[in-house]
Amino acid sequence: MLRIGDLAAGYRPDTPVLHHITVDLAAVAVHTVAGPNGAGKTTLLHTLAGHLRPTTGRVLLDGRDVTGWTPVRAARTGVALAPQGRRLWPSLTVAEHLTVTRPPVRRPDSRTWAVDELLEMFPALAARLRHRGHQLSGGEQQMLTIARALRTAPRLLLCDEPTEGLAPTMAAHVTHALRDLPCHGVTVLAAVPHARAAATLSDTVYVLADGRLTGPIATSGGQAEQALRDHLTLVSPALPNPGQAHR
Ligand SMILES: Nc1ncnc2c1ncn2[C@@H]1O[C@H](COP(=O)(O)OP(=O)(O)OP(=O)(O)O)[C@@H](O)[C@H]1O
Repeated sequence: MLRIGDLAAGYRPDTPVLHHITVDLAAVAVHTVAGPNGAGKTTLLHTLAGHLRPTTGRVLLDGRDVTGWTPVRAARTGVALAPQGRRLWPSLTVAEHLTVTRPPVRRPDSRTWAVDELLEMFPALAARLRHRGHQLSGGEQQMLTIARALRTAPRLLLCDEPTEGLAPTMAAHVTHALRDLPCHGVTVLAAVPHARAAATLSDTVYVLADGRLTGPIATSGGQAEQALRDHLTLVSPALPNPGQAHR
């Protein structure tokens, strides 16, 4: 589905952020990339969405070379981004977000999403159709961000930290919706800050640390947490040594 070969990218030619990223995501599934702050997760997703041009390497989507495409061309080919920070349009209501975003005319192979289907997926939005983005809770904003991205009929949905900071019920709802997308032919690539977040979305995780990708690693059994332990700020704190607890 998505093949990345020896990809490097960054914001300045002399300081690459991503190094030799090579991965083959063959299955239509939810795939996760976990890494600490600054590891390069957003940079990777932005490069795949066409917001950043790779300095070397190739990106193939269903066998088609999409390396260095513009965001508009990437979107027309079936790549959508649900960005970190959501980037909702401040002057538009929920209903307007969903109606101004439309699928490309010529892509008969993609699953399209009617507004009603998206409101069924996220009923919380149905009660908020006339509200603007800033009037929504964090969870509702995240739902709208994903719904807006789905309106472009993606085959690949890139989600940057989709459940971070959400109330548990909202996070569970977003997770459920994302896990269901492969049934509709949509592959999800989600960037998450730690292995536990990855485990709610997928059985395996790729670990991104210092711009280098390893994996896939099973999310169960603690291997992924171990792989990240040196880099993460958000893993569970170590349990106190019982002998030291009451000193
Ligand atoms: N627009 C930018 N210009 C220059 N450097 C940037 C820019 N955006 C990110 N960086 C740098 O690129 C590196 C990777 O950042 P990136 O945001 O991709 O990491 P991340 O894993 O998504 O972290 P976070 O979870 O904090 O967003 C960091 O060193 C960051 O400072």
